Order: sequence, then structure tokens, then C-alpha cells
Amino acid sequence: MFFTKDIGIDLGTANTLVYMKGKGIIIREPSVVAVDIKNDVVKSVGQAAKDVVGRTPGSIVTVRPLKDGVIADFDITTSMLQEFIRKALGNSMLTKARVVICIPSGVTEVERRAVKESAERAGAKRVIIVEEPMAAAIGAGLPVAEPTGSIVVDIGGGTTEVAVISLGGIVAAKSVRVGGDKFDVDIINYIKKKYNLLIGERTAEDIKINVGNAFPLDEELTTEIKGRNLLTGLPENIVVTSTEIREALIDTLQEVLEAVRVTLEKTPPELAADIIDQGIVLTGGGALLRGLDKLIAQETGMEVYAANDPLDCVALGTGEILEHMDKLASVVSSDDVKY
Ligand SMILES: Nc1ncnc2c1ncn2[C@@H]1O[C@H](COP(=O)(O)OP(=O)(O)OP(=O)(O)O)[C@@H](O)[C@H]1O
Repeated sequence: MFFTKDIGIDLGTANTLVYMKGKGIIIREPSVVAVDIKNDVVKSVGQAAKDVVGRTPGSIVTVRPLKDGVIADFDITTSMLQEFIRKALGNSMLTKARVVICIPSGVTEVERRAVKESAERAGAKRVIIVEEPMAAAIGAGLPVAEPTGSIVVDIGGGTTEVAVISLGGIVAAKSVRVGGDKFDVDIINYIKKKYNLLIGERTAEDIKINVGNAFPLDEELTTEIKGRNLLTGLPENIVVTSTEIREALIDTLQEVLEAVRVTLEKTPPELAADIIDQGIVLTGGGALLRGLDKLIAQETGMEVYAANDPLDCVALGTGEILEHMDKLASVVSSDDVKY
């Protein structure tokens, strides 16, 4: 007897989430792998690997195999994907799984096919690849299959994808290789330039989460950070404010705004009218940046709101596709559908 365990995977540059049909999201881990470079053996995957970032001894290095929205290291991406699929499906040979995988739209056709094959090797019997903004829109509850225009801005770790969707297809889109990771780099560079203080990626991400913002806040926030002074070489603590961090993020925020503007310009007029009625929906971890909705609203003159659980939208979208394959047939009409 076969058990059917259909799963949906959000293979993101920052986080990988796995949705199991009937259960919801069962795995939520960083897309990080620790590898022993002496023999290329994978030591750990996901949270266990992220916990040792910047702290590994000797030959162990931590790798983020998907970077800037593309597959930077294919073999390691494959190992990571297979590990997550194995974790979800268990080692049962009696499993007959359909797997919906969501990949960044910067992934090439060759990589796309290879992702499919590696999922098959890990036990999937049928693999359906769906692009991120489509799954994000479905997960955010937008009426993608209807003859009405919806717009989603998915701000992930490596990419920001803007898409206008109608009748199950992407009508206009723009993807830029900036997202949460770039915000972190901006913060590192700002602190280095202003305070001669070197901080790591994890500290920068904490600062972004604690006081990061895209629009003036009602109340100034501050956070204390630890780093290494580049002049003295010694550890040092400083306090930074939300205004400083907004300043640090300004250029990258402009790139996000530009992607929204370009997509709106490419949108057919009838759909533009729908979008004005419905507003812009933000998904992905970047949607949690304070005031990003207000900034986009100010720049476009449109209503903007963040989806509920923005970090989960893509995974929830893959789940919707699994649960309602019939209704969403237009978005998964063939295994090799490209939007
Ligand atoms: N509260 C928060 N404020 C700002 N940014 C946040 C917050 N929480 C998470 N993030 C950022 O969101 C990003 C991860 O988002 P998400 O999981 O949607 O990306 P992903 O799907 O893995 O990436 P991609 O879409 O590029 O493949 C990280 O850069 C993380 O730092």
C-alpha cells in the first residue's frame, strides 16, 4: 500500500519552508548548510548550520547555497533540498509524494530541471515547479485565478519580486536582486563607515529586526550593538537609532520602489484599475520592515498592506496549490510551466 504525502517547498534564499498537505507548515529552517571542505561532506543543514555561522573551526564552513535569488552552489542546494524532503517524508519507501517546489525566478532553465531531478531522487513521484510571486500571491489570499488584476511585492532575502497577476498568469513582473540580505549589508557598511565598527551579518540582521524602518516612526527606537573597532582592534559597544538605520537603507529601498514603479508602468490599463481598487500586497520577510507599506503608499499613491504571516505566504501558496489542484489548474497546467 502507498501513502500519499504531498508536500510544498518554498526553497528560498534565506529560509526553506515545507508544507505538508493536511498538516500545514511542518519545517521552517534557514537555507544554510555546514560543509567540511576537507572532504566535501555536509555536516548539518538548516537551523543547526545557521547556529554555527561565523563560529566554525578549521575546515567547517557554512554556505548559503542560494544567493541573490539564484542557485550559487548547485550540489549543496541539492543536498539541502534532499535533506528537507527526507525530513518531511521520512525514509518510508512506501511514499508516493507529489511535490510543489517554489524557486526564485532568477533560476535558469537548466537549474530548474536539475532541482526537479534532485527532488525526484529524494522520493518525489511528481514535481511541479512554481515561481515565487505566484505562490506568494496565492498564499496571501489574492484571487489569482479570477479575471481581475492583483499585485504582489515579495521581498525575500535575496530578491524582491513584483508581479501583476490575472487569470492564473503573470501579466507584468519585475525582479531585482535586492532584499533583506542587502539591507543587512547596508547596515554593516553604514556602521563601519560612521563608527569604524565591524559587525557580522547576524548582528546586522538583529539591528534590522529591532530598529530597521523605511519611514519615519512615531517614536525613535534605539539598540545597543557589539562589534570590533577597526582602529583599536578591540570589542566595543555602541547605540544606534532607527533614524540612522533608515538612512542606511535608503538606496536599497529606492531599488525596491523602482521595481514597483516599473511593474505598474507595464500593467495594462484595465488591470491597473483593479489594482487601484485592491491595493498592493506585501509578502516575504521584508514586508515586516517597519513603515515599508507607508513608504510604498507615499511613492505610488496607492493603498499598501502587508499580508498576514508574510514569511509564510510562499509556503502557504504551495499548500493551496496542493489542496486545490483543480481550481488552480491554470497555474500548474504542466510540470514545466514557466510564468
Ligand atoms: N521583522 C523583520 N523585519 C525586517 N526584515 C525581516 C524581519 N524578519 C525577517 N526579515 C528578513 O526577511 C528575509 C527573509 O525573508 P523570506 O524568508 O521571505 O526570504 P526567502 O523566501 O528565503 O528569500 P527569496 O524570496 O529571496 O528566495 C531575511 O533577510 C530576514 O532578515
